[in-house]
Amino acid sequence: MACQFPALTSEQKKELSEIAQCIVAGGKGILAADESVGTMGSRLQRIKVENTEENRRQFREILFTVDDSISQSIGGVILFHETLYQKDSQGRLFRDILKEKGIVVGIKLDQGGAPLAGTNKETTIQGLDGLSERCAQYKKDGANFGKWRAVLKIDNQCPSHLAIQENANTLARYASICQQNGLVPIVEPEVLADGDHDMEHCQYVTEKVLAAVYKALNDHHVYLEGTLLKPNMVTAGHASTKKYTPEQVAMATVTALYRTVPAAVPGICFLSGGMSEEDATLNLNAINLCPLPKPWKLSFSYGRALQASALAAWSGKAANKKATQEAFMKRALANCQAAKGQYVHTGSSGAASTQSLFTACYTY
Ligand SMILES: O=P(O)(O)OC[C@@]1(O)O[C@H](CO)[C@@H](O)[C@@H]1O
Repeated sequence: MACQFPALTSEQKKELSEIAQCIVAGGKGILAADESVGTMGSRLQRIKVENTEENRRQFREILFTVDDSISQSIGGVILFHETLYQKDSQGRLFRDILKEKGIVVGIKLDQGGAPLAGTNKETTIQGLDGLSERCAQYKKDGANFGKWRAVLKIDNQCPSHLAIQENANTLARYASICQQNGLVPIVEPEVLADGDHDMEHCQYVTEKVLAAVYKALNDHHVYLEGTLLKPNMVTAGHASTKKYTPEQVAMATVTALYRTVPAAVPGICFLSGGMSEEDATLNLNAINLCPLPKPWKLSFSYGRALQASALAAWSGKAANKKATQEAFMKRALANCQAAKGQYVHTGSSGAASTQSLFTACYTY
């Protein structure tokens, strides 16, 4: 029996599924440039640059004014509120620069964590109050997709049933509100890499989390064809002594996804979660070569793993613009190849690309 109270019209569904497909078409992925002011501060501190609005703007101007050919690798860029309204040095809005390149503009919508009392320091994510109004405004201001990051950790008694259910339900409520306002929701339930657990345990937890998320999305009548998933890859904890090859990571990751993510979802864009740039690319490549059924596009939505080399090359100096753009373009191209299973590691990566980008209990 068809739904008596349809959540979306067929025009709304068409628009949402076209946006989602466009972002991940032909090996394209997402640049997650949505670091909050605080997170950007820690990135800038590492290269000894002051965390001012102007310095954040300058770095992002360099990324967004890269050669137009970037649009062959990057289908979407997630912005932080401040960045959506910033301009380049010639007065052009960043969002217009991205649109002119054919890149879809996204906006970070979650507003940080709040403790879940009675748990082992677990959290839920805030930002549902007033979300519909914010989405409507962002849509008017040129955004076509949203992002909401929920964080789950592997630890003693974690993730708890409460944390899994609460975060799944909140993600689903967010996704529903986004779709009502014409924004494709990126659903991001991140299982953190903190801990010394092995990869098998991460797979078990990731499956439980994703199964709960897709049950909640269904309960909330979310139109899956108009969504994208942004999950962690299945890896061992950062402090684990066990090491796994990209092929093993790929097998565990695709198995977890195959068991839990409906084929109606057009794209799965992984977060990098503190992996080095090179590891994030090699794992994505192995995932796309994994000999299991893969009914979705398997791509990237990297923050750290797309920007670490570029940040290091920039170091706050305008004179380094060309080197910064080259470093960014190189990672974007590598990940686009990996999203098609065509990446060949040449062994000529710069030092920054092989450095772990892990930060304990990564919050923002
Ligand atoms: O794990 P990564 O690839 O660096 O970033 C993934 C991400 O969700 O987490 C960041 C939170 O700081 C966001 O900026 C970004 O979108």
